[in-house]
This record gives sequence, C-alpha cells and structure tokens, in this order.
Amino acid sequence: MPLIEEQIHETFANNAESLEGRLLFAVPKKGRLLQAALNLLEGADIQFRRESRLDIALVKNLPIALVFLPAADIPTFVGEGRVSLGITGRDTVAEHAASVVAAKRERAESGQSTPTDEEDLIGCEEVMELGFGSCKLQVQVPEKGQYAKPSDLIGKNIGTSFVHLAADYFAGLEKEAAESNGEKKLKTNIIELSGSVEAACALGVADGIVDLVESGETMKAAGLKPIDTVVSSIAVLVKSKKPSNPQLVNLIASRIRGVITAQQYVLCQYNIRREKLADAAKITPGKRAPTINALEEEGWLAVSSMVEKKKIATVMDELAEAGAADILVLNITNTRY
Ligand SMILES: Nc1ncnc2c1ncn2[C@@H]1O[C@H](COP(=O)(O)OP(=O)(O)OP(=O)(O)O)[C@@H](O)[C@H]1O
Ligand SMILES: O=P(O)(O)OC[C@H]1O[C@H](OP(=O)(O)OP(=O)(O)O)[C@H](O)[C@@H]1O
Repeated sequence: MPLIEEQIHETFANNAESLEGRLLFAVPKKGRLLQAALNLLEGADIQFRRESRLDIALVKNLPIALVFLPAADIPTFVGEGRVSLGITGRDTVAEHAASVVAAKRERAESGQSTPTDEEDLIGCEEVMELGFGSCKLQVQVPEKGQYAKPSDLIGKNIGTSFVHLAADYFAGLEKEAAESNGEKKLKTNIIELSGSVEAACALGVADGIVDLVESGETMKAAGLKPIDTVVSSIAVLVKSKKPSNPQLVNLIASRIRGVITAQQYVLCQYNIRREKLADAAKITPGKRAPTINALEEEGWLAVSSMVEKKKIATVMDELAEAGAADILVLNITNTRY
C-alpha cells in the first residue's frame, strides 16, 4: 500500500502546493467531535482554510497538513503510521486496538505471523485527553424486556458498530459464565451496524446493543436501558509510534495542552489582610503556588492564583468567608508550561 502522502498527492494532484515535508494531522471530518476539535486548532494558532469538499487543508503558518477523516478511521491511519497525529475518541482507539489483537490472533491461529519489528510500530499512543466528547460505550437492552444482566445476553444477537470491543466483552462474559468449557468460538452473535444502532432491538435485528451514551436521551427514546459499561470515552490526541517530525508533534501537543489548561482554569485575584493570608492560600493553592504582592495599603496583600473553572463559585464563597476583599475572576486565553 502506498504511503498516505502518496495517495493524497495523487488525489489532489491539481493542488499546486506540495505536501512535501508536512506533518499529517487527522481531524474528525464531521460529527460530535468536529467543532470542539476545530476550536482547539484555532486556540493553538493552527491556521488553515478548508476548501469545500476537500478533505485536506494545508496549514499556513506551520509545516502541517490537516486530513479530515471519519473519527472511527483515525486510529487506523495513525496506528499504521500513515498519519502522525490525530484527534478522535478513546472508544475508537480501543476498538482499533482490539481489532489489531484479533487480527494477530487469527493470523497466529492460521499459522501466519508478522515480523515483530513491524508489529511493534503498529498502534496509537495517547498523548493527552482533550476535555470534550465524554461518553460511555454501554450494553443496552429493552427497558421492559426479559434481559436484566449482561450474562442474560450470552448466545443472543448484539447490534453494534464496535464489533471487536463487543466480541471481547462477550468472550469475557462467556468465559466467566462457563468457567471455560474449552469452546473457543463466541456463542454470542455480534452483528455489525454502522449507525442508528438503537433501532436494532425495536426492529427485531438484535436482542441487545453496545452503543455510545452521553445524555441518555437517544437510549431512552428507543426504550432501552443500560446494564453495563464497556469503555468510558473522551476525545484524545493520539500520535503514531514513529511520527514523521517528533519535534513538531511535541510543539503541537504543548500548544494544545496550553489551550486546554486555559479552558479549564480561571485566574482569581483578591486582596487580603496579611494575618489571614495562610487561610486564603489554602483555598487557592494555584497550579504551582499563589502569586503574592504587597499592596500600597499597610497590612494588605494582593493574591492571584489559578483556580479550576468548575470550582470557582465555591472558592469565591470560601474566600469571602476567610476575609478576602475585592475578589476578581479573569478568563485565561492561553497558557504554556
Ligand atoms: N453523544 C455523544 N456525546 C459525546 N461524544 C460522543 C457522542 N457520540 C459520539 N461521541 C464521540 O464522538 C466520536 C464520533 O462519533 P460521531 O457519532 O460523531 O461520529 P460520526 O463520524 O458522525 O459517525 P457516524 O456517522 O457513525 O455517526 C465517537 O467515537 C465518540 O468518541
Ligand atoms: O446519549 P445521547 O446524548 O443521546 O447520545 C448518544 C447518541 O450519540 C451518538 O450518535 P449521534 O447522535 O452522534 O449520531 P449517529 O447515531 O448517527 O451516530 C451515539 O451513537 C448515540 O446514538
């Protein structure tokens, strides 16, 4: 198979600008993760213009090309080293990892093997969580049906887009239930569905499903309830084991980390009498330590400290209680550590 760089060159042969020397960075082309991923790129000052219908965009201010791919395919491109970096859900990374293990097992069973050095380079490495796209891959059954626990589904039909994770999950259940009667073949029938998985039970295609849940509204609307969680997911930045430009990967990771920190923290500033500083500093310890300056007014100090956004209301209450005055909260646009 030619390198993705070559494939892209062929596909976009009319594009005058070259991809030569550019780091390939995969971004979800649609769906739940797209907008938050674009916001992160903007925060990291990765500037590009995406022509309509083109799945590739050259970054203007860095030697990077963005490749817009379905979120579920990104781990394959990154895992095979065709693309160096990617943003996708941890669920899709887990599904890809399970598919690699299954393929390896099948090859071993049929007497084939892959050279170990090639195998060592396959797979995605998680660089960091990105703070959005939280959801759970859950086993779901009809609310008013006959199935109450996961083991009730052994030997039944399960609809899912996550066929390898579902197969591993039910293989585990079957092993537990039978204390292994030596059977290797999965008794539970995993049916691959590419979307609208929740409809499978109502339409008689499946007895249960394995699908993503966030608010639970889709599940509820389909008359389903969760009975177990297979994987908890969040969007992640992943890199290939042998990226084309490791320094640039580190630079992007560092910029993205800075943007995420800025999104998660606010800067809290307040004035406090010197004798009350110790109590107040316990409430706002900061990421490293609070910054403390003298005020022109005798006996008073000015403190500034980073506080987690989700805790700021409680922190302000506690500061006021501890004697802090003039409490201000400021948004942080960007950070770097
Ligand atoms: N309801 C949700 N809330 C939060 N994150 C989700 C939700 N559904 C999916 N995700 C995350 O977003 C990723 C992409 O899912 P999404 O459904 O947006 O994909 P898609 O590319 O539009 O595919 P499809 O065409 O199958 O819907 C998932 O792998 C998961 O990590
Ligand atoms: O718990 P909820 O908040 O209701 O979210 C769950 C739904 O979100 C995802 O689908 P999405 O809406 O992205 O579309 P899809 O069914 O086409 O994958 C997922 O596949 C569920 O169907």
